[in-house]
Amino acid sequence: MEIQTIARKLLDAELFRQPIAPITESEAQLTADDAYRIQLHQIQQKVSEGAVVKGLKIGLTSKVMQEMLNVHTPDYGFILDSMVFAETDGVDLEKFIQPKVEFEIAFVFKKSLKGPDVTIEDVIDATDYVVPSIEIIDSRIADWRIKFEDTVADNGSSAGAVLGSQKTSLSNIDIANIEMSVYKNDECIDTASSDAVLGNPLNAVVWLANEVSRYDISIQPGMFVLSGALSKALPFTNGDSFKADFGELGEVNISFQPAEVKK
Ligand SMILES: C=C/C=C(\O)C(=O)O
Repeated sequence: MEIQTIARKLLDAELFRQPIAPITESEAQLTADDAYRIQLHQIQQKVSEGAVVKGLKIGLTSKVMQEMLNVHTPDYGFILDSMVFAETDGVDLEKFIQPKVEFEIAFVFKKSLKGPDVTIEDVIDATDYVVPSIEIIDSRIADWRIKFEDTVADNGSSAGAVLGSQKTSLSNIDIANIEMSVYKNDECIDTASSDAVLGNPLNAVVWLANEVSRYDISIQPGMFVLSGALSKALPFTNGDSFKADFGELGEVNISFQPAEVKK
C-alpha cells in the first residue's frame, strides 16, 4: 500500500475516532523509514490546512515505557498548535480514542539545532529553559497493539501537550537528577527520576536533533521538545486530574472534563 494511502487511513482514524488494525499486520515489510514518511505525510497535510508545528515529542526513552508497550527503540512525533492545551483548559476526553497521560521535561529553544552532529553541549547552548510537562498520548491503532513502525507512522502516538509555567535555566539545575512525584486526584501514585530518560534527558534531545536531520528537519528557536515519559503512562476518565511535581522545576497540572461542564 502507498505511503499516502496509509497516511490517509491514520488521519481518518483520528478524525472519526475509529482506530484501525495495526499497519504492520497488513504491511509486514514496512520499514522505519516508510513509517516516518507516513508520519511526515500527515503532518505536511495538516500544515497545508493551516496547522502550525509547535514542537516535537520524543517517545520510548524510558525502560518503563518501553516495557509497557513492548517497543524498545525511541521514536519521535510532531506537536501541532491544535494539540497544545493550557493547564487551565480542562481537556475533554471525547477528543481522543484511548488516551493516557505521561509526565516529561520540556526543553524550549532559543537557538536552532540541526543535526547530524549535534552534541550535549550544543543542546545546552540552544536551550532557553526547561519546564515540567504532560503529554497526552493516544493510539489510532486498535487496543494499542503497536509495533515500532505502527507508533512511528501514528505520529509517535501523540495527541496533546501541556507545559507548566515555571521556566528554569539549565545552568541552575542538574537536569539528570530531577525527582518527580505524580498525583492523581490529589493522591501520590508514582515517582520517578529524570535519569530514567536515556540516563539524562539531554541525551534524548541530542538523539532527536540528529534523527530528524535525516528528513532535513531541524529544531527551531521557540519550539519545544518533550523528553519522553519518566514514568508509566496512565489511563484516565473524565473528572480525573493529575499533578506532576518536579521539585525545583515546579509542577504541571491537567484535568479532564466533558465540554458541557467547562466554565
Ligand atoms: C507511545 C508513546 C510513548 C511516549 O510518548 C513516551 O515514552 O514518552
